[in-house]
Amino acid sequence: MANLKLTNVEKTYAGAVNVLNNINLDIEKGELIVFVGPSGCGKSTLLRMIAGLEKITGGTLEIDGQVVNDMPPAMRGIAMVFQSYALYPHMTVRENMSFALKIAKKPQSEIDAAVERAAKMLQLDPYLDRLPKALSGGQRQRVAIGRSIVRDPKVYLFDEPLSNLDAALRVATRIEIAQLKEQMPESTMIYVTHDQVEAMTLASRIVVLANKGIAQVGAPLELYERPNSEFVAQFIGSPSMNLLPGEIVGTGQQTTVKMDGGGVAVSDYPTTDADMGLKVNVGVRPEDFVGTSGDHIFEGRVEITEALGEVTLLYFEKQGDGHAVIGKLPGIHAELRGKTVKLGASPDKVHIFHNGTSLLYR
Ligand SMILES: Nc1ncnc2c1ncn2[C@@H]1O[C@H](COP(=O)(O)OP(=O)(O)OP(=O)(O)O)[C@@H](O)[C@H]1O
Repeated sequence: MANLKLTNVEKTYAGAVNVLNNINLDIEKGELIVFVGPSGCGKSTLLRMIAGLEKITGGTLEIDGQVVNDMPPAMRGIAMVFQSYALYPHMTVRENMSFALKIAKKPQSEIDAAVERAAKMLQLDPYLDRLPKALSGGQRQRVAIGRSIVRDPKVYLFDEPLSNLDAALRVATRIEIAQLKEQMPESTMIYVTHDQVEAMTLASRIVVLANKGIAQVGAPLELYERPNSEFVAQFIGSPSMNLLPGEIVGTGQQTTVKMDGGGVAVSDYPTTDADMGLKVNVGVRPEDFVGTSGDHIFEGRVEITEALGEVTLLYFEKQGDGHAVIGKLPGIHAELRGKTVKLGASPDKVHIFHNGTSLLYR
């Protein structure tokens, strides 16, 4: 049985501002689900509806088989961790972590055991008697997580918990969250982030939200390797997948596309005779281009190179139609600037879209 089940969930804010429709999603016990999507697509709204902080205006939300639409937040067995830690400044770490259990009038021995256990998991034991002001940002965020762990919730909700941390601390805390999840295999977590790496590394499944609904749900590599639309293809992965126009000239188990402005692309996406002549967009990720002296998807001049250290980004102007294309090569390649090169890609890395939809998902 799904731990969390959303059926046709909808949100219309006061004033008839409709932001989410037809949200259907089953979340199994123990999953770590990540919501991603462009700014304003409704990620926080969806999380807040699950928490009970925002009214669900249509459809149903079930937790462990029970409809909870009208259940108050405190009764839902859900804990939410926000980007601002909201710790009580005058209370020690131990008092902050104990607070909810004290309010719930749990026996002191039970509170102590829960706090010790959470502190150990989060490596907070040395700091239990400190005040929040004597902790780093990452440690404070761990206390905020600790406060939810002691309550032993059915579901953890994280709303961009790392966005206030600097880059190095983000990485360290992300790894801690991954380790924490491993220690709590039964706990269900839902996590909202803008950060691609967090989504790719933490998620058991990613939910991509766009246009008031779910664009695609899948394991991180599934979305990366088999995006169902141009939108998801360009949203997952950085820099975005290149989309180049062409026309199908060969069908079958493999598909051949004659590229506008010259060149040819061969894809493992299967097509039928009916697809001959179809105008399509060929999608290739920057990291999937390879130099070639034979058949090539395009020929272009390297206008700019950007050395990022471990990789170099190459900005091409494509011959024939002047289309901008981005490539990504391991290592440092300033010498390629101004050169004209031919690039191809292995057929399993060549995606094909028609009217915005992947040919694999029509
Ligand atoms: N109380 C409200 N009343 C009316 N509209 C609202 C309210 N809260 C949010 N919205 C609107 O709902 C939409 C979704 O907002 P939400 O904060 O859920 O998006 P988000 O995906 O979390 O955005 P971001 O990535 O920028 O944090 C936005 O267009 C926002 O303006």
